[in-house]
Amino acid sequence: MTVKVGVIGTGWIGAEHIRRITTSIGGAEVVAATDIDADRAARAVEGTGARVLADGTEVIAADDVDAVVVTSWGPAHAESVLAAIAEGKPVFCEKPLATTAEDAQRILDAEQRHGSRLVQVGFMRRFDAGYVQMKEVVSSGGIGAPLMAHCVHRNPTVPETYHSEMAAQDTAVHEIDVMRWLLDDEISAVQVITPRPTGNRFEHLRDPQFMLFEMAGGARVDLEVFVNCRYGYEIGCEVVGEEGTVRLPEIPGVVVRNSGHRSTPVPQDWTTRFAAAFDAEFEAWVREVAAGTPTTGPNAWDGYAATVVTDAAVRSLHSGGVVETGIKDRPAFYA
Ligand SMILES: NC(=O)c1ccc[n+]([C@@H]2O[C@H](COP(=O)([O-])OP(=O)(O)OC[C@H]3O[C@@H](n4cnc5c(N)ncnc54)[C@H](O)[C@@H]3O)[C@@H](O)[C@H]2O)c1
Ligand SMILES: O[C@H]1[C@H](O)[C@@H](O)[C@H](O)[C@@H](O)[C@H]1O
Repeated sequence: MTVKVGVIGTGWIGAEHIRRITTSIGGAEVVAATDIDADRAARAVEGTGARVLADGTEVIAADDVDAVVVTSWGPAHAESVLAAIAEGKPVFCEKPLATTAEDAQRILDAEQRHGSRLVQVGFMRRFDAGYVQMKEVVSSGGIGAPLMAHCVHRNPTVPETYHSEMAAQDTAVHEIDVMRWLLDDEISAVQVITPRPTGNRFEHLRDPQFMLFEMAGGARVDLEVFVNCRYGYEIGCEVVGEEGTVRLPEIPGVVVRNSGHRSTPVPQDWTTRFAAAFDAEFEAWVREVAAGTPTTGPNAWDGYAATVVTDAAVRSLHSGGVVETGIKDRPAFYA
């Protein structure tokens, strides 16, 4: 079966995923797309045979759309995901699933009322070869009980529309998910600390930010979010256990020797750094949708759990204090 996909939001990553589905992976085709900028949608589907529809409601309701991809702005995600669930269609939603815990809770409630899992969240790092190897080491007891983790998340620059709360909601949300997954534990408290801001930022933005997370089991995680670091897109992660440590590998790249220097390139954005992970993520999603419903990828509970933490991080950004996430127990539906 070829899975027929409708895409809502055809900006940077929406267009990337349309290209990915059309040319990089098998088993799916894009048949419809929409964007509040209709010209952008038309450009994104050019040459694919897909049609442009007026809005997300039309895409979700279209008879020939088997499954929905949501790649609009974060605050618009929940509405589209809820509409897809109401239509009983599988939905892949880019992170974040929602920008408030209330919206994420509405999605959990709707999916449980529907009675089977329909939602996958775009936490593509779970499909990155380096993170997968780290997970195998931690889960097999290769470093003993995890005690601490050190993470770095750097972007060269961000647009003026990126605001201080997005450091948690849009950027740190990746580490929040990946640490829950690597350590197999929930995050119980968070604190955001703001060093002297870089001069290389738009005035309204607090950048960089340090985030400290406490896992329910007592392990601690520190994260540097620095989205105007200038030099490149860099992701670092090391987990320290009682018997050893495990760290993300360096990204392979040619070694250049010239002018008295030896150097290797640094990726400039997520498209190159995580290209293989995005392909693996979509291959798995399409395979599972074709077979029934998505069951093994990051689900609505993972989206909810991450949103509860980003909500707490936003409160801490404003207060400077330690904020409890207040995460509730995972429903059996998501066991
Ligand atoms: N997994 C990753 O690493 C990754 C990478 C980039 C972006 N993202 C996520 O993907 C989402 C989009 O990011 P982007 O960089 O492509 O942003 P973008 O601004 O380039 O694109 C978003 C698009 O959505 C459209 N849009 C907004 N609301 C809409 C609505 N209600 N209906 C239809 N279209 C709507 C906008 O017009 C825009 O074209 C964000 O949530 C972002 O966090 C994830
Ligand atoms: O939407 C993007 C994307 O998720 C990137 O992976 C992350 O590094 C950026 O900070 C974020 O703005």
